[in-house]
Amino acid sequence: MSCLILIGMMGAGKTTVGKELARRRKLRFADCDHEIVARTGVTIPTIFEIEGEAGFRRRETQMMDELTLEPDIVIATGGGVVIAPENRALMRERGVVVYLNVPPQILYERTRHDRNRPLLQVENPRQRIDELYRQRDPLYREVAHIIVDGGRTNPGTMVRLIEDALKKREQSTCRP
Ligand SMILES: Nc1ncnc2c1ncn2[C@@H]1O[C@H](COP(=O)(O)OP(=O)(O)OP(=O)(O)O)[C@@H](O)[C@H]1O
Ligand SMILES: O=C(O)C1=C[C@@H](O)[C@@H](O)[C@H](O)C1
Ligand SMILES: [Mg+2]
Repeated sequence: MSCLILIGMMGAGKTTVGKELARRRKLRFADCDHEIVARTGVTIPTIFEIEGEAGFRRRETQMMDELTLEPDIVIATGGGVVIAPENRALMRERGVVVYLNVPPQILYERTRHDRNRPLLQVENPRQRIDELYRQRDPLYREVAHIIVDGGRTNPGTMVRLIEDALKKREQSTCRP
């Protein structure tokens, strides 16, 4: 099969759910953020400090281009992967894209104590999450083949919802 790609906002659970999904389906798991950190040897906040967001986005596009060529892989993306049109085209073409849709208040509760997300190091992170959600939700929907609405659903149930949706997709005919 082609790669499975999880998209969604910071804190949506892409890394947590992706690892479990890969384990259950016996696929390799890769986290785009972690791969960038491993390659550069520095944290994401440090990349933002030195190269700015634009520098991080270039690295993200390069890494997504590499990861999506691997077969039998689950990829957890960074929350901003959908900003670049070339990333959206590449994901849509090469993978099955799953959008983990989680409401902003829950995203805030999950990310509020984590200093590793530079875009949330602002005076009002709750408002920032609302803004990012408003900008990005249409882009996630545009690129997704499958949308899973999360809310307070636990990671195990999220994995099962994704597997059910994948099964339905695999069973349906006329798929290119
Ligand atoms: N379904 C869930 N229910 C409760 N907590 C969750 C759930 N999914 C993830 N979490 C918790 O929320 C936090 C963020 O999860 P995770 O790092 O998987 O998000 P992410 O989508 O990968 O975020 P980022 O885009 O910043 O990498 C973690 O502490 C994780 O344990
Ligand atoms: O939502 C975003 O733009 C980001 C999310 C994280 O996964 C990292 O990719 C980085 O902190 C940027
Ligand atoms: Mg993650």
